[in-house]
Amino acid sequence: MNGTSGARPVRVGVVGAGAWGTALAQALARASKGGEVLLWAREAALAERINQTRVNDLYLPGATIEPGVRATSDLAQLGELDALLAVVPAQFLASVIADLPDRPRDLVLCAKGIEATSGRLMADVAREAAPASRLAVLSGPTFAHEVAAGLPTAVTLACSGGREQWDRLAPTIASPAFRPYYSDDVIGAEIGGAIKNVLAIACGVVEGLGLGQNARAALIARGYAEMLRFGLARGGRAETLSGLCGLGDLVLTCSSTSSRNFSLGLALGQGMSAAQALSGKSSVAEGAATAPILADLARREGLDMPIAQAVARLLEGSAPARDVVSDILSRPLRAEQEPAA
Ligand SMILES: NC(=O)C1=CN([C@@H]2O[C@H](COP(=O)(O)OP(=O)(O)OC[C@H]3O[C@@H](n4cnc5c(N)ncnc54)[C@H](O)[C@@H]3O)[C@@H](O)[C@H]2O)C=CC1
Ligand SMILES: O=C(CO)COP(=O)(O)O
Repeated sequence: MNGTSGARPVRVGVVGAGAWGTALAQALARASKGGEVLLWAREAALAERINQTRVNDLYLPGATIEPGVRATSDLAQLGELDALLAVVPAQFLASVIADLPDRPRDLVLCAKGIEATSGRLMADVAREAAPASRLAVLSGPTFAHEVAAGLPTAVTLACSGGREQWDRLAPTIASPAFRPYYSDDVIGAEIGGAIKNVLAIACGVVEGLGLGQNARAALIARGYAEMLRFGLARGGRAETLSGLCGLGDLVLTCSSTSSRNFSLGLALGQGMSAAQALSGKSSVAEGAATAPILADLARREGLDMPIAQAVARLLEGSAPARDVVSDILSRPLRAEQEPAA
């Protein structure tokens, strides 16, 4: 049991025991002050080890898992809970959610990506796979190891069900070190998280090529302009993208080797191929799957997104990093601000 919604406690679980799912289970256990949080791991042996050793040695080895977290590899056990946080990588959300019985529940989407095969954002995927669910998006500057250690941060919790859903979810999720902020802009929240991963790869490339801190700051600002362009075209709001789930997370992941996406870019900038940089990794760098589909969507929708296009080109391996950057730098000069619509 966890949190309260009026008189009745909200029973909550986490679907996906990667680094972020595990850290979120920690945050929920702390918010519940003694209640149980069920954590679904795809790997049965991992679920057993988490329960026995209180460590997720595969995805988050540095953290000691709160006593209130119980791991299981049986997804059906989560089927009856009132609220689920979906934390499997974006490319697997549809298949995992489809295995849950469809019934009315709060489903909080925590993956940051676009489905590569369809171009769908996470809420579109979940709407089809779990039509009875009430959807929300949780996103912000949140390195898993810091959240698991109880270090403070703040996130956007965008609720499709407005304040009524927020009133149910916020007490279940919030603690002094994990502060959700209310929004009803689901589209803006999911786009911020998906696009910042692609921009973090670009910033890693700049670092790998040794282009300097000025270049990185310029890239963050121009990357943010691309995030805004895509977000506004999809009906997201500028104030959402300037908040925790957009600019906040962009600044975090574009400036730290703790980011898997930044580290992937760093390797590309240092001359590694994408295949080399990604091979043998059990952890996910979502930007690698999101960049090609984002570039494709932007092209189809007539949106100017040169940084996203450049990351997609680099990942496909058709040109070395230095040439891709040189192409970006020789584009025609333009006004910094978008013309008013
Ligand atoms: N790690 C972090 O600091 C944060 C991650 N996120 C997002 O959370 C999502 C999950 O990332 P992490 O927990 O970091 O993952 P991770 O990289 O730690 O672990 C990979 C996850 O993918 C799962 N997986 C692999 N193959 C699968 C399959 N065929 N079907 C279903 N699941 C499969 C594994 O079981 C594991 O849970 C991503 O969208 C990521 O962008 C968001 C905020 C912070
Ligand atoms: O989303 C994150 C922090 O907010 C984690 O970023 P990476 O997936 O690049 O490690």
